[in-house]
Amino acid sequence: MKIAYVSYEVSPYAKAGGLADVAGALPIYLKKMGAEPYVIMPLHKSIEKNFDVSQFKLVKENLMPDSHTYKIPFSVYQGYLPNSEVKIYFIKTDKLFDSKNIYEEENIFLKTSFFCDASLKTIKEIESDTDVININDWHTSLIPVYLKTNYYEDTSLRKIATVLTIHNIGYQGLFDSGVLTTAGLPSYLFNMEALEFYGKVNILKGGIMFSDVINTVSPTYAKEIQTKEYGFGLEGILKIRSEDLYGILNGIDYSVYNPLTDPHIFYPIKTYEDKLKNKKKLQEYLNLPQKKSATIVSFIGRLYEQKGIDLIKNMIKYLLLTDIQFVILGTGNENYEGFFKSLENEFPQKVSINITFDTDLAQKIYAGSDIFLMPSRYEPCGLGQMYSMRYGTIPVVRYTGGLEDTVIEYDPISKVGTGFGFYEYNESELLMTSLKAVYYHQKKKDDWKILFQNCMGADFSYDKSAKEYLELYKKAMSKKS
Ligand SMILES: Nc1ncnc2c1ncn2[C@@H]1O[C@H](COP(=O)(O)OP(=O)(O)O[C@H]2O[C@H](CO)[C@@H](O)[C@H](O)[C@H]2O)[C@@H](O)[C@H]1O
Repeated sequence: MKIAYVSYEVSPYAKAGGLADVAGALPIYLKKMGAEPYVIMPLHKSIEKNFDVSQFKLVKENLMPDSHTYKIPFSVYQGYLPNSEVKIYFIKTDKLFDSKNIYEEENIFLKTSFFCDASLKTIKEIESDTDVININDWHTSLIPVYLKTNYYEDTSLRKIATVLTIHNIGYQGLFDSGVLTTAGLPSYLFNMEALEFYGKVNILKGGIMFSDVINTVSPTYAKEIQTKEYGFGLEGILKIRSEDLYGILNGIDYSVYNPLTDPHIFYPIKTYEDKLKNKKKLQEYLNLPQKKSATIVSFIGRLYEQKGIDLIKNMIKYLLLTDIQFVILGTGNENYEGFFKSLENEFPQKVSINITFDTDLAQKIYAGSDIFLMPSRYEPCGLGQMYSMRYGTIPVVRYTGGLEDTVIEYDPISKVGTGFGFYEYNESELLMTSLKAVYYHQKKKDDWKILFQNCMGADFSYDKSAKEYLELYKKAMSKKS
C-alpha cells in the first residue's frame, strides 16, 4: 500500500506543534509495518536556513499546478525522514513559503492552496501508483476537494482514496468566497453542502465533506467533536459523516523520546535517582534554587485558552504558597506572556518563565520536572502528557479528549494509575488537583515512586496506532473499489 502523508509541518524540518511530531514519526512506523509511505511538505524558508538542503535531490523542476491561478513554477526536492528510509518530498517555489512563522496569516490561503494543488501534481508526476493520501488539518484540506471536482476525470488521480486527520478542529481556515477563484475551484462549491459556512468558505469543512474517511487523534475527541461544546460549529456535518469518523490515539516516537538515549537531557533516566539528578541540573540551568524538596511544576505549550492557560493564570498564586517551583516554556497570547513574566519578577526564586520555542529546553523540562500541568479546555490527543510520563514526570490534566484516553487516575489502594485529573473546567478544580499531586510528591514518597514507575512503564509506542492507520487506509480504499 502506497501512502502520501501530506503535512504543512513535519518534524524535525519545521515544527510549530504536535502535528509536526506525528508527521515525522507515523510514516516511519507505517513503513515498519510493511507499507510504502512517503511525505510531502513545503520547503519552508526556515528549512533552508536550518538544514543542509544540498543533501536533497532535485527530482523535478518547472512543474506548474494545474488548477491554481497562481501560475508560478515549483520544483520538487527529495530527502528522507531522519534515520529512516521514508522519502520526503519538499515543494519549493521562490515566492511562497518564505515567512518566519510558517502559519503567518499574510497570504496563508495562497500558500496552502498552492501547496495542495502542487502536492497533487507531485503525486501524479512522481508517485502515480499512490493508493491513499492522508491529509492533515485545514492546510491540506483542499486536496480531496480538488480530487472530487477539477480532477474527477483524471484517471490516475481519481482512484486515490483520501483520509483527513483532524489534529485540532479549533483551526478551520475561514476565508471570503473569492478564494475559490484563487484556488481555481468551481464557484458552486460556495454552497452549504460543500464549503460554505455562515457566509464564508471553510476549508476544513471541505476536507470533512470530500474525504473518503476522517479520523481524529483520540477516540474520546472523535466523540466530543460531534457535540456543540467541542465541534466549533462543525458538529452537525461530523454527525452526518459519523459512520466514516474514527479516533486513533497518537503515539510517541520511542526512538526520539527515549530517556536512556535522549541527547538533550542531562542524565539518562532509568531510576528515580537519575530523575533527581536531572531535576537538580534543571534548577541550576533555570537559575532556581537547587532544592530537592521543592516540587517542580511545569507547563510546555502554546499559551492559548485551548491549553487551559487561563486556569493556570487564575490559580497559580495560590499554588505558589506551597513549596513549589513553577516553570513555563511557551509562546502565544501576549497578555499571558506578560502576566507570567511579571509573575517571574514577583517570585524570582520560585518561577522560571521561558517565552521561546526551544525543543532542547523542552526535553530538559520533561526530564527534570516532578509534575506536568495540562489542564486543557479541549485536547485532541496531547503529546506533552505522554512525553512527561515517558520521562517519569507525573501529569496533572483535565480529563478531556486524548488526556482522558492516556492518563489514568492514581488509586493509592490498588497502586494503579499514572497521574491526577479533574473534569470541570475551572481553576478551583485545577488548584485542588495540583495540590493533591504536590501533597503526594512531598508527603507520600512511596506512592510517588510507584507513580514514577507506572508512568515510565506506560506504553505509548507508535506500533498500535500505525496498525490502526493501516486499517483506516484500507477502509478508505474500499470506498474506491
Ligand atoms: N515553546 C515550546 N518549545 C518547544 N517545544 C514546544 C513548545 N511549545 C510546544 N512545544 C512542543 O509542541 C508539541 C505540542 O504538542 P501537543 O500535542 O501537546 O499540542 P498541539 O496543540 O501543538 O497539537 C495538536 O496536534 C497534536 C497532534 O495530533 C495533538 O496531540 C494535540 O492535541 C493538538 O492540539 C510538543 O512536542 C511540545 O513539546
